[in-house]
Amino acid sequence: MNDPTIGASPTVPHPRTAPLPLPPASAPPAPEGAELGDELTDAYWATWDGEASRTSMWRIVGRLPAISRRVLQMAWRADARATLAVIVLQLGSAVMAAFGLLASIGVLQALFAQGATPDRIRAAVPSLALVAGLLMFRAVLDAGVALYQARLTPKIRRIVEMDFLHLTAHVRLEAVDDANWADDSSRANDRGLYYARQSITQIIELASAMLGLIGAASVLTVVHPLLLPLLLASVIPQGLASVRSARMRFLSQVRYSTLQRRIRLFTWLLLDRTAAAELRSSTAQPALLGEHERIARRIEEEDTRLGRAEAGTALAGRAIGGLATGLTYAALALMTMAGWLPLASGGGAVLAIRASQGTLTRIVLATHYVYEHALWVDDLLTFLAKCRTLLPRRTGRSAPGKVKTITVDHVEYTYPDGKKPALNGVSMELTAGSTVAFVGANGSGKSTMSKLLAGLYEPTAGTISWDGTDVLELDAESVQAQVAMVLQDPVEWPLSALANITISTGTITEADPERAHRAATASGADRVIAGLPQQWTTPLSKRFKDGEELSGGNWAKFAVARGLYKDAAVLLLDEPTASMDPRAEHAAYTAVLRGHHRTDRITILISHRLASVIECDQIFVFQDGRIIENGDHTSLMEQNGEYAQMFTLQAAAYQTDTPSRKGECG
Ligand SMILES: Nc1ncnc2c1ncn2[C@@H]1O[C@H](COP(=O)(O)OP(=O)(O)OP(=O)(O)O)[C@@H](O)[C@H]1O
Repeated sequence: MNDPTIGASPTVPHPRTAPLPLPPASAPPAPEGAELGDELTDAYWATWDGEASRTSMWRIVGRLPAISRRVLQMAWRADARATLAVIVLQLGSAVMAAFGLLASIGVLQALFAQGATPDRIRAAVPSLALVAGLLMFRAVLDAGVALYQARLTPKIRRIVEMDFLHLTAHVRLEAVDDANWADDSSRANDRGLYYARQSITQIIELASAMLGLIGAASVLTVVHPLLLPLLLASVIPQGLASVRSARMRFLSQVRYSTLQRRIRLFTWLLLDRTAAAELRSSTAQPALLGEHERIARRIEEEDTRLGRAEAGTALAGRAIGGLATGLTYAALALMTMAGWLPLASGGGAVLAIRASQGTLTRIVLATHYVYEHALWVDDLLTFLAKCRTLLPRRTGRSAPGKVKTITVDHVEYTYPDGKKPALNGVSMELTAGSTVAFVGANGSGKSTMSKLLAGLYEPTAGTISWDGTDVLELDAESVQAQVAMVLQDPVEWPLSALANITISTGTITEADPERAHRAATASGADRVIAGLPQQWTTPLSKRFKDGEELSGGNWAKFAVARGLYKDAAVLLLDEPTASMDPRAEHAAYTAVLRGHHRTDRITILISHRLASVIECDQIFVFQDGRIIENGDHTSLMEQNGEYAQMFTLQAAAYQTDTPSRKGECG
């Protein structure tokens, strides 16, 4: 290398920010004194969190019909026949229950009538037979409800889950970047999906209990109209207690999901294979176990606090309810003694009261569950609705399969939770057939620029145009389809070797054999595949039988092969060879920059190893979200600016005769 600057004493660039103060001697791993869940309350994505627990009970009860309607719509969508069958059978069962009660009163009336005992028993037989018949028929109808319900609930689960996964997998990348996304999606995944399935069961139970009550209440009203308000007074306190505990539980769950996410993170760090070696060599187990225990204790406290509060509320409700029940029976006794009610009707009233009490308790419980589950279903539906607003833009116009020029004009980009712009007025022109490099310090904006070019983010200001068309006029996913990205930390897909290459074109089952072979050969993955027991079809994960684990460098070869297989108009490589050995790196660069070079492709390389960008037609030097220099290697070296300094610094590390480096090792 004839560059005059090589070998000169390298200078480290001066820091551009204010000097960093010393760190504190100790720092809590997470906000220590903060109230549980506080960190969620101000979150952009979670402004509605806990809203339901702050809403009045009447408003929530008022929302129940709408939520029931939504759940029934879900059920209808899942299986209209089963939904209809459940409704009809349920109605039939309730009618049978009401007739059963009437028939039971008929039995009592026959038994308490005047006359000889055998005659009274004989007179009661038809009503007894009717009671038995109705009971059996009701059992058959209830079995039918259970059968159709068993068919319905898994379908609802599948449909809602597919909706959830479809939306979450498609929302714009910046939504996923949002710090609250994980909380919201895990709450929807863990609870919302579960309760969406549960709520149909509870709504059926509520409807059944309500229909039962209407039947029993009609009988009670026939016996004496005063008995109904007395009965209601005995169960309302219990109902209020249930509603109160449901509200407490919901609020607690919102806090819980933050803690659960945090504790899962520590569980994962303690269990995960990829962290295992570093965990041990850092002897970090006690520190992580300590943090795990700290969170576990907070979960334990939250559980205990909630359990205690619920028990207290339930006790108060039942004490008042018991008192009211006693009063109801006393009133019934007085009415019978005063002769307002014949003895047979009094006996019938006790039966009706018992039945109504049981039914009312079911209603209270079912309302409690429907209400609690509805909050979670609402939570899930709100999340899904939000996801729908975050889907990639659709304009009805697709990106072309080829592009001659990409023009980046004064582009700015600030991450949703970013304090300052990650890109601040970047302009460049990229032409088909050229190879371009982005270089610069960590955090200077290179990866952000590449994600904007890949259509994963939209500029906050400025434009990116493809042959004069602003990309915002094109369907976002069609732009993404024309850009192949090889990322810094490629995904190690636990799929077959072949699927690890074809997935870049959106398939894990179909392949173009010739193209796959070419891409594997160019990236160096061919030799890795040749050494696998089942070659192309070997699963690349130890989680599967006969699965194989690859080294970091070999995974990187697959990532490059994926990028090449996509054969897109733009190929973006973000530090693709950092973990490859020198020969593999050389081969990959040769393939990408020369051998496998589609003449109409724009190839963009992000690299900290400046030796690999020498051949690029254009090099853009990033600093603090701006481009401070650009040109080819020779012109940048002549400028003797940032690039030349960085290059010289790296090159010096390879100069064995540099006096300053002599004797540094050992
Ligand atoms: N998902 C994100 N959310 C918020 N800020 C981000 C995100 N990704 C990057 N940033 C910030 O944007 C700025 C630019 O980051 P970027 O990853 O583009 O830099 P880079 O030049 O590629 O760095 P490196 O060389 O370390 O890969 C940095 O300040 C970084 O902290």
